[in-house]
Amino acid sequence: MSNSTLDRLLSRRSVKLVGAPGPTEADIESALACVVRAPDHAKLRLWRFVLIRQPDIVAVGEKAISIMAAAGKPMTPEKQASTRAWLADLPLLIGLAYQIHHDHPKVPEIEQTLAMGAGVMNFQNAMHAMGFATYWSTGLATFTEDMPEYLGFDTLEQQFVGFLAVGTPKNAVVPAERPDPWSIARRWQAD
Ligand SMILES: Cc1cc2nc3c(=O)[nH]c(=O)nc-3n(C[C@H](O)[C@H](O)[C@H](O)COP(=O)(O)O)c2cc1C
Repeated sequence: MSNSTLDRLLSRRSVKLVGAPGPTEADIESALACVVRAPDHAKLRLWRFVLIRQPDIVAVGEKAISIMAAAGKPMTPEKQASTRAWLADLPLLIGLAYQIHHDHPKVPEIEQTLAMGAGVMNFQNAMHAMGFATYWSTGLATFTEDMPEYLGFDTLEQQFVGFLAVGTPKNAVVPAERPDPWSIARRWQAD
């Protein structure tokens, strides 16, 4: 059976090395519209995306390098060089966070984390459907207080979960190797 939506979902793979052209504001709005269609228990609307363009993307990279050095976990010179090379041509970087609903009576934080992941996945698939590639990274000093604060997140009320790089693949994209679909499922029946 031919189904173009399914074909798009099946051909998505993450691509780290991307460059121009990046998505337009209209493209981004379409992808954000897909984020707000992710499963959302109790209508928390917890997704918080921060859009970063050049030259601010380069500034984020320099900040990540300095944060890691100050934390006593400096990036090696090679890692610094590869980070700078990765970010230099990137047309769009997105800071990803969700609003934490502390002690919510119906939605424990694990569900909030899952809703965030579902929203980001919808964004990734939407970008793929528009011909762009994405790459979710929790590098760039994600799990520090300094990076989310630098991006304007409130670290007590918002959980930062990394960055999404978005653009056009620099190299030919070959299909990713994937497991047999049935290797991740089993049937269950009551006795
Ligand atoms: C929350 C999250 C964080 C990730 N962080 C990193 C990362 O810091 N570095 C990395 O190499 N891959 C990271 N990945 C994996 C890549 O985004 C990507 O999924 C992986 O390269 C496999 O590609 P695929 O999405 O086509 O299966 C992360 C994935 C997720 C879901």
